[in-house]
Amino acid sequence: MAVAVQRVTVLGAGSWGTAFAKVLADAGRDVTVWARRAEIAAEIRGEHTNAGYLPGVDLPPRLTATSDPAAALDGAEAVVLAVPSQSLRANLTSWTGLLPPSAILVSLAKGVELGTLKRMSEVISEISGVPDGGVVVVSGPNLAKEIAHGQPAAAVLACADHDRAVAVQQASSTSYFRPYTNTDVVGVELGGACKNVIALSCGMAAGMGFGTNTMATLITRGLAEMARLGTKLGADPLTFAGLAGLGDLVATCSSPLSRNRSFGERLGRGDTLEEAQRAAGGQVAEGVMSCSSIRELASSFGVDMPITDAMHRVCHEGIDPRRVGAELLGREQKHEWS
Ligand SMILES: NC(=O)C1=CN([C@@H]2O[C@H](COP(=O)(O)OP(=O)(O)OC[C@H]3O[C@@H](n4cnc5c(N)ncnc54)[C@H](OP(=O)(O)O)[C@@H]3O)[C@@H](O)[C@H]2O)C=CC1
Ligand SMILES: O=C(CO)COP(=O)(O)O
Repeated sequence: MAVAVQRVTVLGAGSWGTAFAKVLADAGRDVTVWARRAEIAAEIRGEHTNAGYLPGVDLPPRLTATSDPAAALDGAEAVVLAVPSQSLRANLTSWTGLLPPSAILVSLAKGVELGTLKRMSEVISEISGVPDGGVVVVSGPNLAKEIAHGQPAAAVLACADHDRAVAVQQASSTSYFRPYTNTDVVGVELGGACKNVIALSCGMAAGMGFGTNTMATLITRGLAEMARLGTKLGADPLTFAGLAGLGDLVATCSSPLSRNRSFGERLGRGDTLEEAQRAAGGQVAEGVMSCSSIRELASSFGVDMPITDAMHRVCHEGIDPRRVGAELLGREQKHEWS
């Protein structure tokens, strides 16, 4: 039976960490956010805003914040990890001694670690000792700003231990946020990581002036390549037709709120990687790193992911987006599902 979760700590006070903390508080939970910068913690506590990340959003007064991880984690029944993927290992390592042993660990991060090629829940399991599959993974079409404004959305909470997913489902259900459970951790996590790379490609296409047919082609072929990788790694193919696959692809690839799409759009308009990074203002576009780790993961399993490969070539080999676009179209002709 699922345990009732009342006291939740969110580690990370960026866009999604803060918006998800608001969801939990709106669902009646006692929520403490850890912010890396003391001034952000003070703003959340005192002004009930986090204007740098979520301008125009009023946070519930019951949501509090601190920059002291020990204070944030004291008594937590669930701990939500809301830092960028490539920083998760270092951050979590610094918090391990502070994690309450029975707390449910929840991951918001959408990425694959460079070097180890591990999914985020695998990194969390390795460091925390929670068995593989025991971390609850949150994914789906969840643009933080829309959710922070109370616009309706759904998500998937994936965990091999169904009771843990239900506990987080109960703690995060509100009138505007509808979480579903799933046991396919591999599929849900890979969907979230891979769609960021496809969103980069859609942004790039938009930046080059291409329209809806091009977007739809990239979304659909992106779905095909993420499903190819996922099923090879043991995921349920149906997961990719759900919120963590198609749902998140549609949201991220089509919204100007997406950091990945915006990043790609700048590259498509001719900005350099450094210019696009500056314009992102320190916020994370996970696909820029994950295109390399996912490409390597796919290659180690003999899976063909041409769009991901193209994004790696643009972001890390300096190849012109027009050239990779032409190369994608000029590939050997094949059957749609081969
Ligand atoms: N934003 C969204 O709409 C959604 C995001 N996600 C995923 O959630 C995860 C977190 O995203 P999000 O909250 O949006 O990210 P942001 O870039 O908005 O915020 C990152 C947060 O992590 C903190 N942080 C701690 N250590 C580091 C570090 N080493 N490098 C950078 N930041 C650090 C930042 O602190 P500081 O402020 O001091 O930099 C900030 O509080 C990502 O994996 C993302 O893909 C998933 C769904 C929706
Ligand atoms: O994951 C997201 C929406 O579900 C957010 O996408 P971006 O990181 O591209 O903003």
